[in-house]
Amino acid sequence: MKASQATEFYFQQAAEQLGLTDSMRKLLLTPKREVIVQVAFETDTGEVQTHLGYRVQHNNSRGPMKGGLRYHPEVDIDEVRSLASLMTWKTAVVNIPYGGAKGGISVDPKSLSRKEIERMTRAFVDGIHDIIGPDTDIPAPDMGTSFEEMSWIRNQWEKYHGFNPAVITGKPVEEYGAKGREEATGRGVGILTLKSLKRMGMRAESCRTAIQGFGNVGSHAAKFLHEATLPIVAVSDISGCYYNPDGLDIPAVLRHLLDRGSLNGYRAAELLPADDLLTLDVDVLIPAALGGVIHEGNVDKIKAKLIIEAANGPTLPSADAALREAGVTVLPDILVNAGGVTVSYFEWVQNRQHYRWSLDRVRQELDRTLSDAFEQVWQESVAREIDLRTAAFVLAIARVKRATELAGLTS
Ligand SMILES: NC(=O)C1=CN([C@@H]2O[C@H](COP(=O)(O)OP(=O)(O)OC[C@H]3O[C@@H](n4cnc5c(N)ncnc54)[C@H](OP(=O)(O)O)[C@@H]3O)[C@@H](O)[C@H]2O)C=CC1
Ligand SMILES: O=C(O)CCC(=O)C(=O)O
Repeated sequence: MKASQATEFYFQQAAEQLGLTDSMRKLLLTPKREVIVQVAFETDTGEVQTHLGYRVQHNNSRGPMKGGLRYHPEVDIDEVRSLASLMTWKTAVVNIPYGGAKGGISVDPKSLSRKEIERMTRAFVDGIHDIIGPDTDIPAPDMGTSFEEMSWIRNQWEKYHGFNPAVITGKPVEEYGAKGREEATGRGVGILTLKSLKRMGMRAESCRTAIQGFGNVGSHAAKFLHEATLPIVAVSDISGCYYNPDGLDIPAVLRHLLDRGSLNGYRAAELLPADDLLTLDVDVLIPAALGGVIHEGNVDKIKAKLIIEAANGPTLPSADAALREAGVTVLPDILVNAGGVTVSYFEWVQNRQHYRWSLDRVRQELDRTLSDAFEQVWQESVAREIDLRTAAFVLAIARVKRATELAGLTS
């Protein structure tokens, strides 16, 4: 099974629990709208490059659609469709008033200069500006994009529609962004890791942890967990896996990332092939990069007792079943990485009220939102005697179904 088919598989598992009819399943699975646009721009050397840009709007029964934009060579319609649906269940599980969407461009951003990325981003907005907006569909960062792209998107969209920073979240703090959005996904991953360990009766300071991916999510999760005294023994990016069984000096690794833009060249650790990170002898494994990385081919070698899914869709269904049988606890993506969209919601609220929250307030509300959702998912899992992923999907689907019915099924 491809990573892009996993969301539907997990949906069906939970739909079974809820006794959903076939027609309700089809309604909840079918995206509202899918758009594919040409994204053409001039390179620095005067040639024209053309790529495909995608936006899938999955569901809006609980509010405007919401979800990030990914710039990555593997982006295609199947991946975006699956990630858009995941956003619907994610916003529902943390109970924020949004639906789900996702988008992206099938491109390797590392092959482009910043100026080329800016021209490409503006061309993408030219193609999708009339289907996004503060009350309809609000994009945000995901893999390969950050606050800078969000700033260009806002600027280009406002050329068509006038001032309205709530059209996009994850903006620079100086330009209507929220304090704490950049760290939010990783911080949420950290908060939920600590909660899970406590629930499992494991002492944080003796839980050896490995984090795959050291971008926005992985690096902020590492910082938070290091400060919470968890020994982070391995981190990785495309350049390899950096391992120290006694615990990495995370502030030094973060400084290296800031100076060099990647882990490449970090010397105070043993360098292993990137994929080795997943099967190291650790207590906690945090995949925070691509989807589909835990599969039939490596699941038997995984030694962690707790997997915290910081990436979207890191575990394929066959591996998920094997982990369950092996007694490994898996905290699912739709809960674990929901800190990002939660603080995006806080940013949107601030933009709409022309008001600014302090970093303390953002952090407190983030903690409260994630803690409530964690408790609800854990209780649902205990009450129904089901795994945490199915419990999270059950909660989310029930909320979306209820909103759909209240509005009138085909409204
Ligand atoms: N940003 C956000 O707010 C949110 C992100 N997510 C999810 O979290 C995940 C990470 O996103 P984000 O941190 O924003 O992305 P970034 O683009 O900031 O970072 C991605 C990281 O993953 C690394 N990576 C890519 N491929 C591999 C690989 N094969 N092995 C090891 N490392 C790899 C990259 O390495 P390199 O730099 O060397 O390419 C980079 O360190 C994605 O699944 C995303 O959908 C979920 C919710 C919100
Ligand atoms: O912040 C957001 O709106 C969405 C982030 C995102 O794409 C995700 O949670 O996967």
